[in-house]
Amino acid sequence: MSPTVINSSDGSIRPRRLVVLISGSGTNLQALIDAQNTPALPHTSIVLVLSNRKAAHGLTRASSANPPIPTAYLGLQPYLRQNAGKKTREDYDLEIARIVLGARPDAIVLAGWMHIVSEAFLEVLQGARALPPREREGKEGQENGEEDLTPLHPIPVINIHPALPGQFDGANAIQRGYDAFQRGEVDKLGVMVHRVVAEVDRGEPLIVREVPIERGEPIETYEQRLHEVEWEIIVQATTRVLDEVKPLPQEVVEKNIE
Ligand SMILES: Nc1nc2c(c(=O)[nH]1)N[C@@H](CN(C=O)c1ccc(C(=O)N[C@@H](CCC(=O)O)C(=O)O)cc1)CN2
Ligand SMILES: NCC(=O)N[C@@H]1O[C@H](COP(=O)([O-])[O-])[C@@H](O)[C@H]1O
Repeated sequence: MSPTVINSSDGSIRPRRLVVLISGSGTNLQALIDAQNTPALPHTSIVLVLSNRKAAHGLTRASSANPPIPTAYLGLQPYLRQNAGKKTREDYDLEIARIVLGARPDAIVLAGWMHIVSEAFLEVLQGARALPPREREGKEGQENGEEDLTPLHPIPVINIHPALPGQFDGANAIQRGYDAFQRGEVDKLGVMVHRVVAEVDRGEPLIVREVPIERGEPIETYEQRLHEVEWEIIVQATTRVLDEVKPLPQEVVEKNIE
C-alpha cells in the first residue's frame, strides 16, 4: 500500500498530485480542472500541464484556472533543432520525463497528447530506469547536487482515446471511425481510457464507453457527443488510478459519498 495521504503533523490530507500532458484545445484537461477537489476527483490538484505545442489552448486553460496551474512547453522539433546531431527523440522523451517528475506526480494523464512516447519514458516513470544526469557546466549529475527524481513507486500513465479497444489505434481516430461507420464497416464506436504501454493504444482499458452514432449524421454532432462522454470518463479513470496509488482514508471516502 502506498504511503497514506494523511499529514502526520496535523492529520490533514495532502492533495494527490496530477500532471496532464496536452497538445491541443484541452477540453479534457478542462474537465479535470473543473473536477479538482470535487467528489468526482477528491483531494486532487493538477500540479503541472505540459504541452508539446506552444499554441495549445490547454496552456491558457491551465494558466487561467483558479488557482493558476503551472505550465511547461517543450516541442520535439525545436528540441531536436537546438541540439542538432546531439540529441534523439528518446532524449526528448527523457527530458519530458524529467520535467514531469520534477512536479512529483502521483499520476499522469495524456489528454490529447499527440506524441508517441518511447519505452524509455515509460521505464523512467516506472522507476525502472534512471534519468541521465542533467548536462551542466562542470560536474555531472548527482555530483552537482542534482536531486534524484527517480519515483519510489511506479507512476501510472493513462490516455484518453476516441475509439474502442483495438479500433482505430493512433491519430485521427474520430474521423477514421466515423468514416468506417458511414461505410458500414463497423457497427459501433466509442471511447476509452487506457493505461499507456509502448504499443500505441494497446494498454489495458480502464473505462470503455460506446458512443451512439446514426447513419448519415454529420461528424460534428457525433464528435460533440463523443467529447461529452470523454469528459466524464477521463475524470472517472483518473480518480480510479489515483485511488490505486494514493488511496484516501475510508472515513474521507465515506464523507465524500454523503
Ligand atoms: N507509447 C505510447 N505513446 C502514446 C500512447 C500510447 O498508448 N503509447 N497514446 C497516445 C495518444 N494517441 C492516441 O491515443 C496518439 C497520439 C499521437 C500519435 C501519433 O501518430 N503521433 C505522431 C505525431 C503526430 C503529430 O504530431 O500530429 C508521433 O508521435 O510521431 C498516435 C497516437 C499518446 N502517446
Ligand atoms: N490518439 C489521441 C487522440 O486522438 N486523442 C484525442 O484528442 C482529443 C483531444 O481533445 P482536447 O485537447 O480538447 O482534450 C480528444 O478527443 C482525445 O480523445
